[in-house]
Amino acid sequence: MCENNKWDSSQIRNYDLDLQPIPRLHYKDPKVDELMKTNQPVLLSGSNIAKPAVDKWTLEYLEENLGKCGHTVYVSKTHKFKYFNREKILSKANPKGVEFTSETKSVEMKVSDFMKKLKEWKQGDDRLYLQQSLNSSVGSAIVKDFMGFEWRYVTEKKIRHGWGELSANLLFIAMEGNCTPCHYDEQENLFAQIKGFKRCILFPPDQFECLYPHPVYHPHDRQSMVDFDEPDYIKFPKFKNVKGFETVVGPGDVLYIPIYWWHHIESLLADGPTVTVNFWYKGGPSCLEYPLKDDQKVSIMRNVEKMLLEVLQDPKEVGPLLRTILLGRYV
Ligand SMILES: CCC[C@@H](CC(=O)O)C(=O)C(=O)O
Ligand SMILES: [Zn+2]
Repeated sequence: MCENNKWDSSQIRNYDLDLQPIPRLHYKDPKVDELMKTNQPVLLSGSNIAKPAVDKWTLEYLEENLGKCGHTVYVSKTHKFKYFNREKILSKANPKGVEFTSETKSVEMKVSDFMKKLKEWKQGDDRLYLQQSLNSSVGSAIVKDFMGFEWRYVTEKKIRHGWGELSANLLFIAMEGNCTPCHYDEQENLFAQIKGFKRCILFPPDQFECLYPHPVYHPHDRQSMVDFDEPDYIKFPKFKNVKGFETVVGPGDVLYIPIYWWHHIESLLADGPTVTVNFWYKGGPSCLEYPLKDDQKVSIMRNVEKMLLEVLQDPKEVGPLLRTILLGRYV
């Protein structure tokens, strides 16, 4: 899968997965709307959606203009940056708390320190991943570039496809080889690649059974329990049957990641740092039309889990109660 010979297959990790290519269309192609309307991923090429950033956001420019205050940087001992929700480490639904140790931690770091550590990084050092909301704390030059994004286009898509409000634009500065393991978000996502290349592996919501998400009460809620580098096929046998899609995004590409679609995203190996800006939109109002869509079923399953955890007060009670409902009656 070598595209325009800007990278080669030695720069992507080899997972034993059944993957088809994500369609790549010119961003004004009417087929884009056909795919978005049915919650299908599509790679938009040739757009000006984040053009000012693609043109100007070198690491030097970002260091100069991102602002002097601290920025959120995740630190990991491995190449994986698995998100966790710290509020769920001790939550109402799980009063006893979960035994939880995360492989990553987040620190506040000045951009200059972050960039210095990137330059001095050597094999064996902790890896870093800057993930910062583009908000009022950034410098005026960045704000000006941001205002120059093609907002007319993205807002037209939001309205046409009934997405909710824009909730955030996050800036990601990753080291080569950094990986965000497989997870889904409850938001629509326009993923604008600014610098470098990222391999994006996506799975539709109907692959839920093959991807074994952590329970809803767990800090790793929405994240797959399967380690793609060393899958445990005993614990997660259906992972062997997972079917997905993939693409590699480069500067100027924008990938539409539909709400509830699983995605595993990694910066190419040996290609230097990458820069991305995403556009997260809340999900729009969805009426229950039958047959229900797969993402609606995921939302329903989440609500059942939350209700049971709330009323049973102990995650260990959920399995036995569901088994009592199911065995001999529904299965
Ligand atoms: C914290 C979010 C990271 C991002 C993936 C990546 O670029 O590493 C992602 O998952 C998303 O945009 O939804
Ligand atoms: Zn995500």
